[in-house]
Amino acid sequence: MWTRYSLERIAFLLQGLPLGLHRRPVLRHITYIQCLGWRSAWCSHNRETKPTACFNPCRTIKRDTKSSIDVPVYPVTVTDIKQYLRSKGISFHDGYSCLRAGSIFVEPKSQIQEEAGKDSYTMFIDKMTGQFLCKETLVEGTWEDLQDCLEVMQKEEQKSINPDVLLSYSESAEEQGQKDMELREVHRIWSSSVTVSDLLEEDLQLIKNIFQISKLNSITLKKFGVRYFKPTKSLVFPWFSGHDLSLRGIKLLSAVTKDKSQVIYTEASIPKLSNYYNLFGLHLVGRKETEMVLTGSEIDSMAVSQATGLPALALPRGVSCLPPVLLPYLEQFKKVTLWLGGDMRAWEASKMFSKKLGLKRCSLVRPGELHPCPNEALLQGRNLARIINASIPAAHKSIVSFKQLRDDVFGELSNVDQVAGIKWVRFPELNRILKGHRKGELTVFTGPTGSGKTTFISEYALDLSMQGVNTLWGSFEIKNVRLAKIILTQFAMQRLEENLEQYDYWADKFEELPLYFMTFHGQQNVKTVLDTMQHAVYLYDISHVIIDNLQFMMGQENLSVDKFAVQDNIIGTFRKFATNSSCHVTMIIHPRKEEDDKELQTASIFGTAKASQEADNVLILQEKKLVTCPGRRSLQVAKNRFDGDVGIFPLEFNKTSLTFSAPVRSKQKLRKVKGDQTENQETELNERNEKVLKSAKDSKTPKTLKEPLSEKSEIGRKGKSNNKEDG
Ligand SMILES: Nc1ncnc2c1ncn2[C@@H]1O[C@H](COP(=O)(O)OP(=O)(O)OP(=O)(O)O)[C@@H](O)[C@H]1O
Repeated sequence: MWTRYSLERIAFLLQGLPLGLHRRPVLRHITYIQCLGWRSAWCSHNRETKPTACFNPCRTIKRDTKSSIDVPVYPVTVTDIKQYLRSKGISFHDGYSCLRAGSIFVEPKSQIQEEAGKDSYTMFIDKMTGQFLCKETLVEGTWEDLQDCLEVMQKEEQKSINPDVLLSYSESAEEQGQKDMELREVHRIWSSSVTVSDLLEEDLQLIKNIFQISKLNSITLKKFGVRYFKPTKSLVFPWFSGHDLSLRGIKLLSAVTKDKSQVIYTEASIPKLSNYYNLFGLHLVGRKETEMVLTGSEIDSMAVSQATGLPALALPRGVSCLPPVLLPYLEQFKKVTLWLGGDMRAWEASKMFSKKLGLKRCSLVRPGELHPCPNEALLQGRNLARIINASIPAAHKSIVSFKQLRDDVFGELSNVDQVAGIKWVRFPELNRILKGHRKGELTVFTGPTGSGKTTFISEYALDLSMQGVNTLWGSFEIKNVRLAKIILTQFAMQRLEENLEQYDYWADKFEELPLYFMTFHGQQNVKTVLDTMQHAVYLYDISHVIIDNLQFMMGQENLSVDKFAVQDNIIGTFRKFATNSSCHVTMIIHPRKEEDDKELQTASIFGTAKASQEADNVLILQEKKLVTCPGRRSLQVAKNRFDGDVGIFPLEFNKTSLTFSAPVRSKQKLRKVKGDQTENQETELNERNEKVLKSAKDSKTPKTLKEPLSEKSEIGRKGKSNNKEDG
């Protein structure tokens, strides 16, 4: 494990991850010290009962890094929150994503300030989750925590709660030590970085050329506090606290020119990106500003600010997510223009994020040739203010005419490749038939018992998450630890049991993938699973959910009802979820009992025809039991609603790495001549990983030349029939 942010560590981070791969958010939990029995005896379970233990005002604030997802014990609605606040006599203002109330963590304001109304309200309560933030003291916590505090206040007849007494930020010594060490490193890098005004003119020009920011002037760079860190040749973007302007973190952006025409950008941050909650530019925004442009990168924000004079903020993790903890900082704006980039991924993200921000105040810049990302637009000499003025309202009407749709249709026609979705790096054959992985679709996956369905889907989903697809696993059959072990093995492409010294290296990289797991095991109630999925979509912008498998949701339903009807109902619910949440759902369904030697068909999926009718894609893992080749499997695409192409291609199982991805044949033959098999595997692994990383970078870097995934299949083909062929 890395213990300090050395230069090597930064270099590792810079080269280790592509842009857009993000990043486990931190869940902040406030928990009472358990031994007091306070929470369990009173607050969480029965709010009517009095505490059984004497209240000790000391609390621990635990900042856990979690990648597993629980539904809150008491899911709240905005109506619940409002009713509760009213019952406590707390006045509030109904905002876009949050309710605003006077903070209970600061002394009540003077009469004059109270009369200032909502402007003096500094406590923000998320309407979806009840999570709160006091902007004045930076105290934050869950809805349960806020209720606990209010109960205490009422009981003790206090007018406010002193955060220093009640909320001691007593993290473990290790956590505190880690934070202090990070902060020292932030300051060390910051103070050894050079301000733009201290750079020689020719150096500055060179840097501007490398980062393709030649149109950004020194005034803008200085205004945003950008510096240059020579040892890693990186631009340094600061994260200033909106509270007291202290430096909380930094992001380093490096650009490496490969060949002559290819620039690859990498970024790293301290604290690491999963804990980096900076809205770049926030410290420059005045309290009275009501309009703002939200961008996907720091450079884009500066471009907008320079060209239009409008306040511009950059999301810390680009288009990959809008963490709800940032929403309170965006409440003040009556108009938000989302200009997240120049491609379809940015467009999809802006539609998703505008739902969180409140559709009515959002307008979106539609990407296209005339509307590239802001920095590109500046480079091309376009009028950025005009582009922003031409942005379209996010709230759409229930009935539209073609006139309103024509630009959307044009967008789809002119970006065929991007509309087709994200391409798999490990399964070029799947790209050839399915064209890509698209949001909002439902994929049904089946295969014989024990044939490797979970193993295959793990790799299929891993491939996508390595390209920045925020993924949520619902594994009801096998425990999360075992599942994570399988996925990690596939990620490292080797048996880590035999290379334990490499565990930390791979685990560190794996930790950065946007992968989350539901904490369910065994039979589950559909509603609970759906609530969790909704919750995860809101918190982590999940765009791919895997359900392994459907049968685990049927046990709890009323058994007197026809089980096929129950299954149909569940499928219908997931279909609706996929469409409404713009989230791809991959659902494993067991086949009905067939004769062993028969291949499966769409009709072999357990239940009625509902599953295949509702599904956009039907995938079948075909198993042919050959004595000569017992591990041989094929993947059949039996339905593809996107463009109708179906086909089948062989998969070769590698028991060491648990992967199905087809080996690169021509290269393998070449390596066989060389003879060293271990070397071959390593080279292959490196090549694949490089390809994955490159592809993710490509999706974020407009100037990167894209390498087509051109391996042609011998077997898959066009047509709507269900032909089954085997490699
Ligand atoms: N092609 C293969 N050849 C041999 N073994 C395989 C193959 N694919 C997977 N396995 C192994 O078979 C075992 C079962 O795999 P897995 O759990 O993925 O199957 P499944 O189809 O999901 O099972 P179930 O029907 O119980 O849900 C695992 O140990 C896995 O490593």
